Amino acid sequence: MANKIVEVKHLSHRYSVDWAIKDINFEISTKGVFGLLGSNGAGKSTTMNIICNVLTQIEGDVFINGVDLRKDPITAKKFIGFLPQKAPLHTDMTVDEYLYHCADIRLMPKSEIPVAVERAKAKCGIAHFSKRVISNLSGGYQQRVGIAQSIIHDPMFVILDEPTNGLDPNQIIEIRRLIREIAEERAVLISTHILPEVQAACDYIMMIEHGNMVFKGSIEEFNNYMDPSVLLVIMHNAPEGDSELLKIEGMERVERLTRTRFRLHFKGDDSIVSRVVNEAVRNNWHLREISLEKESLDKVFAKLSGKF
Ligand SMILES: Nc1ncnc2c1ncn2[C@@H]1O[C@H](COP(=O)(O)OP(=O)(O)OP(=O)(O)O)[C@@H](O)[C@H]1O
Repeated sequence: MANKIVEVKHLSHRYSVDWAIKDINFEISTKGVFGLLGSNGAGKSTTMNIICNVLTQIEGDVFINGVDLRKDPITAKKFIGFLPQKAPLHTDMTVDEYLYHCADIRLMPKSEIPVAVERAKAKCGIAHFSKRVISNLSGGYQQRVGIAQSIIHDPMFVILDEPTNGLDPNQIIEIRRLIREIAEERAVLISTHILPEVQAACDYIMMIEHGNMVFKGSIEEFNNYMDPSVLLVIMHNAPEGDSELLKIEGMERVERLTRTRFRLHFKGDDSIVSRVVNEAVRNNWHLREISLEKESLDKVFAKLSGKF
């Protein structure tokens, strides 16, 4: 049977007394984009630094393509590409000079480097900037150079730390597209504290909170937790009591914010919206606004922390 791309077993680490991460377990055995989501201080960097062998764990094991990272880091690291949050660019070099330099550091055989550099540049859409000094490139293109160095040795696993941080909206879309493309041939792990980032860019999510893994699963499973369960409604001629609203199928609780503003808690899917609209028209409640309220990230964290 083929080796798993990454296997993380009972990983724990502490810098001083408190555990920064505790008993983290996951495996990656398919290509695609994996998101490591967590708020600031949750333990993302600690986990990624251990997987990249920048930090040595106190407890647990990491295997890359079946190779024990602690016992044989040189072999294991051949399978990994890494782009830290602050891209390690030499901005006074041209794109070509820099990528040749990175291939050298990766101890690639000299004869393979020209082909590898051309392949990485083509993949990242920077071949036309080969002779350009990196400091003269836009933020988005500098990030492409950073991604190119992470795949120069054609690794099966790439880790990108907050890869769209600091980019403008157009650049973010382009970099997400590039991440998707490079994930067609390998597993890519991106870390972020931005929920829409994982929802837009990832196939699978792993969520860490206070050093514990609180969710592992597909983006569809994760989105189930994000489904709205509250309607914000403004009615200028609302019914006096709650009973008429509670009669609507799916309605669980009525929260009166002001005389005209309501938060309506419901269960089930959002087909309740049309039922509320129909009742409001039928009863002449003067409905002025109706919208679905998404769960806040804090609430989702709390829910998930209780589940796992
Ligand atoms: N070098 C260090 N020395 C002591 N404590 C540390 C060190 N690095 C991280 N920590 C602590 O470990 C915990 C996890 O931090 P970590 O940087 O892994 O979280 P993170 O999810 O990457 O956060 P951020 O998004 O802010 O980078 C935090 O409580 C942090 O304060």
